[in-house]
Amino acid sequence: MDDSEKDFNLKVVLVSFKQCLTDKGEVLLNHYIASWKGLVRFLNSPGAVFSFISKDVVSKLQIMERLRSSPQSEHYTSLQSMVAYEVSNKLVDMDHRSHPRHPHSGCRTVLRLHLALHWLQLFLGGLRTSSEDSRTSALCSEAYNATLASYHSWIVHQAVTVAFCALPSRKVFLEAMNMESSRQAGEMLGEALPFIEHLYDISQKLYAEHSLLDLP
Ligand SMILES: CCCCCCCC/C=C\CCCCCCCC(=O)N[C@@H](COP(=O)(O)O)[C@H](O)/C=C/CCCCCCCCCCCCC
Repeated sequence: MDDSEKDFNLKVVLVSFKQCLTDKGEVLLNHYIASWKGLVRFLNSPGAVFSFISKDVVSKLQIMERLRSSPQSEHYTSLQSMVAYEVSNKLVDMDHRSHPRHPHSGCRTVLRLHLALHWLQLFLGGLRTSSEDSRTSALCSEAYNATLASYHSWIVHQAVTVAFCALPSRKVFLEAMNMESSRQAGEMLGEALPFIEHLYDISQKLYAEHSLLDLP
Protein backbone atom coordinates (compact mmCIF):
# COMPACT_ATOMS: atom_id res chain seq x y z
CA MET A 1 0.00 0.00 0.00
CA ASP A 2 1.56 3.37 -0.97
CA ASP A 3 1.22 6.51 1.20
CA SER A 4 -1.77 7.96 -0.65
CA GLU A 5 -3.73 4.71 -0.26
CA LYS A 6 -2.86 4.56 3.44
CA ASP A 7 -4.18 8.10 3.96
CA PHE A 8 -7.44 7.12 2.33
CA ASN A 9 -8.08 4.12 4.50
CA LEU A 10 -10.32 5.26 7.35
CA LYS A 11 -9.14 2.56 9.71
CA VAL A 12 -5.49 3.54 9.14
CA VAL A 13 -6.32 7.21 9.77
CA LEU A 14 -8.33 6.48 12.93
CA VAL A 15 -5.70 4.13 14.30
CA SER A 16 -3.00 6.75 13.54
CA PHE A 17 -4.48 8.80 16.43
CA LYS A 18 -3.07 6.09 18.71
CA GLN A 19 0.44 7.36 17.91
CA CYS A 20 -0.48 10.76 19.37
CA LEU A 21 -0.40 9.29 22.86
CA THR A 22 2.75 8.43 24.76
CA ASP A 23 2.82 5.83 27.55
CA LYS A 24 2.64 8.74 30.01
CA GLY A 25 -0.54 10.06 28.40
CA GLU A 26 1.10 13.00 26.64
CA VAL A 27 -0.57 14.09 23.39
CA LEU A 28 2.11 14.61 20.72
CA LEU A 29 1.18 17.49 18.46
CA ASN A 30 3.17 16.37 15.42
CA HIS A 31 1.17 13.12 15.25
CA TYR A 32 -2.06 14.96 16.09
CA ILE A 33 -1.58 17.28 13.10
CA ALA A 34 -0.55 14.40 10.81
CA SER A 35 -3.64 12.36 11.77
CA TRP A 36 -5.89 15.34 11.12
CA LYS A 37 -4.36 15.75 7.66
CA GLY A 38 -5.49 12.18 6.97
CA LEU A 39 -9.06 13.11 8.00
CA VAL A 40 -9.04 16.18 5.74
CA ARG A 41 -8.72 13.85 2.74
CA PHE A 42 -12.05 12.26 3.72
CA LEU A 43 -13.63 15.66 4.16
CA ASN A 44 -12.67 16.53 0.59
CA SER A 45 -14.12 13.34 -0.85
CA PRO A 46 -17.91 14.04 -0.86
CA GLY A 47 -17.42 17.12 -3.06
CA ALA A 48 -17.42 20.90 -2.92
CA VAL A 49 -20.26 21.12 -0.40
CA PHE A 50 -17.81 20.32 2.40
CA SER A 51 -14.98 22.51 1.14
CA PHE A 52 -15.83 25.31 3.63
CA ILE A 53 -15.35 22.78 6.43
CA SER A 54 -12.12 21.36 5.10
CA LYS A 55 -10.71 24.88 4.49
CA ASP A 56 -11.45 25.72 8.11
CA VAL A 57 -9.68 22.58 9.36
CA VAL A 58 -6.70 23.21 7.06
CA SER A 59 -6.36 26.80 8.35
CA LYS A 60 -6.35 25.48 11.93
CA LEU A 61 -3.69 22.91 11.07
CA GLN A 62 -1.61 25.71 9.51
CA ILE A 63 -1.88 27.75 12.72
CA MET A 64 -0.56 24.75 14.66
CA GLU A 65 2.25 24.15 12.16
CA ARG A 66 3.30 27.80 12.39
CA LEU A 67 3.45 27.56 16.20
CA ARG A 68 5.44 24.34 15.93
CA SER A 69 8.03 25.98 13.70
CA SER A 70 8.15 29.29 15.62
CA PRO A 71 10.99 30.32 17.95
CA GLN A 72 8.80 28.94 20.79
CA SER A 73 8.53 25.52 19.10
CA GLU A 74 9.91 23.69 22.15
CA HIS A 75 6.63 24.47 23.96
CA TYR A 76 4.55 23.00 21.15
CA THR A 77 5.73 19.40 21.39
CA SER A 78 2.73 18.11 23.29
CA LEU A 79 -0.74 19.34 24.20
CA GLN A 80 0.33 19.40 27.84
CA SER A 81 3.44 21.54 27.21
CA MET A 82 1.45 23.90 24.98
CA VAL A 83 -1.29 24.40 27.59
CA ALA A 84 1.27 24.97 30.36
CA TYR A 85 3.20 27.50 28.25
CA GLU A 86 0.25 29.47 26.86
CA VAL A 87 -1.68 29.56 30.15
CA SER A 88 1.25 30.58 32.31
CA ASN A 89 2.29 33.29 29.82
CA LYS A 90 -1.31 34.58 29.40
CA LEU A 91 -1.29 33.81 25.69
CA VAL A 92 -4.91 32.61 25.68
CA ASP A 93 -8.04 34.80 25.41
CA MET A 94 -10.14 33.46 28.26
CA ASP A 95 -13.38 35.42 27.92
CA HIS A 96 -15.75 36.67 25.25
CA ARG A 97 -15.98 40.27 26.45
CA SER A 98 -12.53 41.70 25.91
CA HIS A 99 -11.04 42.43 22.49
CA PRO A 100 -9.24 39.29 21.26
CA ARG A 101 -5.50 39.58 21.80
CA HIS A 102 -4.58 36.00 20.94
CA PRO A 103 -7.11 34.84 18.33
CA HIS A 104 -4.72 32.18 17.05
CA SER A 105 -3.57 30.65 20.30
CA GLY A 106 -2.76 26.95 20.19
CA CYS A 107 -5.25 26.27 23.02
CA ARG A 108 -8.31 27.71 21.23
CA THR A 109 -7.24 26.20 17.90
CA VAL A 110 -6.84 22.68 19.30
CA LEU A 111 -10.10 23.09 21.24
CA ARG A 112 -11.98 23.39 17.90
CA LEU A 113 -10.20 20.31 16.53
CA HIS A 114 -10.85 18.45 19.78
CA LEU A 115 -14.60 19.17 19.56
CA ALA A 116 -14.58 18.17 15.89
CA LEU A 117 -12.91 14.88 16.81
CA HIS A 118 -15.67 14.32 19.34
CA TRP A 119 -18.21 14.99 16.59
CA LEU A 120 -16.47 12.33 14.46
CA GLN A 121 -16.41 9.87 17.35
CA LEU A 122 -20.17 10.26 17.94
CA PHE A 123 -21.03 10.27 14.24
CA LEU A 124 -19.06 7.11 13.43
CA GLY A 125 -20.33 5.49 16.64
CA GLY A 126 -23.87 6.29 15.44
CA LEU A 127 -23.12 4.92 11.98
CA ARG A 128 -21.84 1.75 13.57
CA THR A 129 -24.81 1.03 15.79
CA SER A 130 -27.67 2.45 13.69
CA SER A 131 -30.04 0.43 11.56
CA GLU A 132 -29.49 0.07 7.80
CA ASP A 133 -32.23 2.54 6.90
CA SER A 134 -31.12 5.33 9.26
CA ARG A 135 -30.43 8.73 7.74
CA THR A 136 -26.85 10.00 7.83
CA SER A 137 -28.08 13.61 8.02
CA ALA A 138 -29.88 12.78 11.28
CA LEU A 139 -26.83 10.97 12.70
CA CYS A 140 -24.64 13.88 11.69
CA SER A 141 -26.81 16.58 13.22
CA GLU A 142 -27.32 14.61 16.42
CA ALA A 143 -23.53 14.38 16.82
CA TYR A 144 -23.16 18.04 15.81
CA ASN A 145 -25.73 19.24 18.37
CA ALA A 146 -23.94 17.32 21.13
CA THR A 147 -20.49 18.73 20.28
CA LEU A 148 -19.75 21.72 18.05
CA ALA A 149 -23.15 23.38 17.76
CA SER A 150 -23.04 25.48 20.92
CA TYR A 151 -19.72 26.99 19.77
CA HIS A 152 -21.04 28.10 16.37
CA SER A 153 -22.94 31.15 15.18
CA TRP A 154 -26.41 31.05 13.63
CA ILE A 155 -24.96 31.46 10.14
CA VAL A 156 -22.66 28.46 10.58
CA HIS A 157 -25.63 26.39 11.82
CA GLN A 158 -27.50 27.24 8.60
CA ALA A 159 -24.55 26.34 6.37
CA VAL A 160 -24.00 23.09 8.24
CA THR A 161 -27.69 22.14 8.00
CA VAL A 162 -27.56 22.57 4.21
CA ALA A 163 -24.32 20.56 4.02
CA PHE A 164 -25.81 17.70 6.05
CA CYS A 165 -28.65 17.34 3.54
CA ALA A 166 -26.05 16.63 0.86
CA LEU A 167 -24.55 13.72 2.77
CA PRO A 168 -24.51 10.38 1.01
CA SER A 169 -26.51 7.44 2.37
CA ARG A 170 -25.30 5.16 5.13
CA LYS A 171 -24.54 2.47 2.51
CA VAL A 172 -22.31 4.87 0.52
CA PHE A 173 -20.49 5.86 3.71
CA LEU A 174 -19.79 2.26 4.55
CA GLU A 175 -18.52 1.65 1.01
CA ALA A 176 -16.25 4.69 1.36
CA MET A 177 -14.64 2.89 4.28
CA ASN A 178 -13.66 0.12 1.85
CA MET A 179 -15.73 -2.37 3.81
CA GLU A 180 -17.51 -5.22 2.08
CA SER A 181 -20.40 -5.36 4.49
CA SER A 182 -22.09 -3.36 7.18
CA ARG A 183 -20.94 -5.98 9.70
CA GLN A 184 -17.30 -5.61 8.61
CA ALA A 185 -17.53 -1.80 8.88
CA GLY A 186 -19.02 -2.18 12.36
CA GLU A 187 -16.15 -4.40 13.43
CA MET A 188 -13.56 -2.01 12.03
CA LEU A 189 -15.12 0.95 13.85
CA GLY A 190 -15.38 -1.10 17.03
CA GLU A 191 -11.62 -1.66 16.88
CA ALA A 192 -10.56 1.81 15.74
CA LEU A 193 -12.88 4.20 17.60
CA PRO A 194 -11.46 3.47 21.08
CA PHE A 195 -8.21 5.16 19.99
CA ILE A 196 -9.91 8.48 19.38
CA GLU A 197 -12.13 8.02 22.45
CA HIS A 198 -9.04 7.62 24.62
CA LEU A 199 -7.41 10.68 23.06
CA TYR A 200 -10.63 12.65 23.55
CA ASP A 201 -10.82 11.70 27.26
CA ILE A 202 -7.24 12.78 27.96
CA SER A 203 -7.57 16.09 26.08
CA GLN A 204 -10.95 16.82 27.65
CA LYS A 205 -9.56 16.26 31.16
CA LEU A 206 -6.58 18.53 30.47
CA TYR A 207 -8.79 21.33 29.11
CA ALA A 208 -11.25 20.96 32.01
CA GLU A 209 -8.45 21.11 34.59
CA HIS A 210 -7.33 24.46 33.15
CA SER A 211 -10.89 25.81 32.60
CA LEU A 212 -10.23 26.00 28.86
CA LEU A 213 -13.38 24.33 27.55
CA ASP A 214 -15.20 27.59 26.79
CA LEU A 215 -12.51 29.53 25.00
CA PRO A 216 -14.00 32.13 22.64
C1 LIG B 1 -16.29 7.33 5.47
C2 LIG B 1 -16.74 8.44 6.31
C3 LIG B 1 -15.64 9.16 6.91
C4 LIG B 1 -15.99 10.48 7.45
C5 LIG B 1 -14.74 11.17 7.84
C6 LIG B 1 -14.93 12.62 8.05
C7 LIG B 1 -13.70 13.22 8.60
C8 LIG B 1 -13.90 14.63 9.01
C9 LIG B 1 -13.69 14.87 10.43
C10 LIG B 1 -14.18 15.94 11.07
C11 LIG B 1 -14.94 16.97 10.35
C12 LIG B 1 -15.43 18.09 11.20
C13 LIG B 1 -14.55 19.27 11.12
C14 LIG B 1 -15.18 20.46 11.77
C15 LIG B 1 -14.18 21.49 12.19
C16 LIG B 1 -14.86 22.60 12.91
C17 LIG B 1 -13.91 23.54 13.58
C18 LIG B 1 -14.73 24.75 14.00
O1 LIG B 1 -15.49 24.67 14.95
N1 LIG B 1 -14.62 25.85 13.27
C19 LIG B 1 -15.52 26.98 13.45
C20 LIG B 1 -14.92 28.02 14.36
O2 LIG B 1 -13.73 28.45 13.88
P1 LIG B 1 -13.23 29.92 14.28
O3 LIG B 1 -13.77 30.83 13.22
O4 LIG B 1 -13.80 30.23 15.62
O5 LIG B 1 -11.74 29.82 14.24
C21 LIG B 1 -15.94 27.52 12.10
O6 LIG B 1 -16.64 28.70 12.22
C22 LIG B 1 -16.86 26.51 11.53
C23 LIG B 1 -16.77 26.01 10.35
C24 LIG B 1 -17.74 24.98 9.87
C25 LIG B 1 -17.80 23.79 10.77
C26 LIG B 1 -18.83 22.78 10.47
C27 LIG B 1 -18.76 21.58 11.34
C28 LIG B 1 -19.61 20.47 10.85
C29 LIG B 1 -19.24 19.14 11.42
C30 LIG B 1 -19.69 18.03 10.57
C31 LIG B 1 -18.92 17.79 9.32
C32 LIG B 1 -19.54 16.82 8.40
C33 LIG B 1 -18.60 16.28 7.41
C34 LIG B 1 -19.01 15.02 6.79
C35 LIG B 1 -17.87 14.37 6.10
C36 LIG B 1 -18.07 13.33 5.21
